Amino acid sequence: MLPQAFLNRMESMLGNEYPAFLESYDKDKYQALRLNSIKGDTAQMKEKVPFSLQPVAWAKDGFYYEKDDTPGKHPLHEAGVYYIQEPSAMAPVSYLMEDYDVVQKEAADCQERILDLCAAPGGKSTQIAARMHEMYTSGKWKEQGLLICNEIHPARAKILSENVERMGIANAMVTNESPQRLAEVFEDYFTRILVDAPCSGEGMFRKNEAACEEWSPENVSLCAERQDGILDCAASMLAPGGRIVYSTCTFAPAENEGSMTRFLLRHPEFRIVEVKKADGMSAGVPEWAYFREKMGQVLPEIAQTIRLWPQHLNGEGHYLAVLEKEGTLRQGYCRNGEEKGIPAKDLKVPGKGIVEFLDFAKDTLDPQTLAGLEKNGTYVKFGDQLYLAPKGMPSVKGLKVLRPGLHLGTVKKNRMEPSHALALALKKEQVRYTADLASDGEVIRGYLNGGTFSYEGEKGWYLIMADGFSSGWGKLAGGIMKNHYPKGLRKMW
Ligand SMILES: C[S@@+](CC[C@H](N)C(=O)[O-])C[C@H]1O[C@@H](n2cnc3c(N)ncnc32)[C@H](O)[C@@H]1O
Repeated sequence: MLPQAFLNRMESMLGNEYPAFLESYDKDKYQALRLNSIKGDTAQMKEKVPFSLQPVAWAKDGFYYEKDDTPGKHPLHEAGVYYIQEPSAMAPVSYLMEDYDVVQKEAADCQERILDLCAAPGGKSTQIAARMHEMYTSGKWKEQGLLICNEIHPARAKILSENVERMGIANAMVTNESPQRLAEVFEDYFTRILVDAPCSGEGMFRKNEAACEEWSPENVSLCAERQDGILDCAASMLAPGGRIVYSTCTFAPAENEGSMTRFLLRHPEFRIVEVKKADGMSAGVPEWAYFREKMGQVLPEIAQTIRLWPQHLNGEGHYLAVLEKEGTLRQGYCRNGEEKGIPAKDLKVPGKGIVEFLDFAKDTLDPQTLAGLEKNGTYVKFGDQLYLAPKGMPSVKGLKVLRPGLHLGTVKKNRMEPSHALALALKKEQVRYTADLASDGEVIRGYLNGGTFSYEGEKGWYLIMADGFSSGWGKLAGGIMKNHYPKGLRKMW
């Protein structure tokens, strides 16, 4: 049941359009997924996935799937071939990652440093990472760039970290901090920041009953206040000349036009950027900033912000605004300095350095793969866990970090146990041995459930492939492929 106070407010906001808005609650819900360009060519992927896909107008690689399909229960999901995401929720990153003039010109020589401040479960972080990968591999960016995915709640940060792993992302650090704590470390640092703010979730009432039950006018006000604090932190962490995209999944004016108006009045160094709307998107309404109070300074540029209404497009209710900070991009300032990695004197010391990893790489990886990894990263170690932090990565000193970069594996006595993250980040041509399985067969489902299988070949580590997409490790000996799929991820199908 929709709260009456919510309905009353929507009616006074929408006037003649209110009946169409109400009718949208009886329409089918739209389901969508986003193909992951990090894992391969998305045009080919589209042919391989066994679902009928129709494009989402505002998101590259975003597609609607049919309501009877269950892509979350398919081996290609576990291989990170796609991420299931609300179609409207794909819009903010499309605007964050636009090749806008200032960042393009200046950042061509200066590494892109991107922060997703409220990131769990990771829909938008994984979308940002895919766009970064495309910019780098197409040669538009000279460097792969650095992505920091942050989430304040520890349990949600863990899910975020798992999704970063599943999608094969190599250039991301996952942190579990408050925006205030991050702002103490990073000053004028990031080239782009996404603030996908915690909100009252009114736009998701159709899909999320809990949001509907928790709703109250008081909570809307609390959310708006919290958004002010988060946005102030983002403002101080953004480099001059950089871009913030602010987004919510609520209709509440106080959290949308209101949050943006208050922000611009507090931060004259920012302006709203006029961006092209996709078909069906609507303008923000400047006067709504004071919907309840009825008075205050109205900023006409708020009309350049974007509303996504369910009665106008195939998706749930969302809001977004694109903001730029005056100035020119340059190297950002991080109080912690740059990650130095394992000291040179320790690199060749067994147990301390990377000797075990190099042995593993010699037996298992293509030599060019190792060179490619090393070009973009710095080896770092936490206890017996070895990571490759993206080049230019800030030091993680004093920060709660779940993943400082690509997890390479666990160093055991005289050997290396490769990580699941490494498997998901590798492609067929990057390893010596692969076991090629059909994604619709019993063998891959058995593997994802922890089973072994018979296989002929040389002894060693194998990348287990589902229709050509890496899904995890297996170790072959005596014709049996031993299962190295992580226990915590195993599935009963
Ligand atoms: C809208 S959700 C983010 C969804 C995510 N961007 C995605 O696309 O998958 C907002 C997130 O903000 C987090 N959050 C809650 N309170 C916060 C606060 N005070 N500061 C920063 N983030 C907060 C929530 O835990 C939640 O994960």
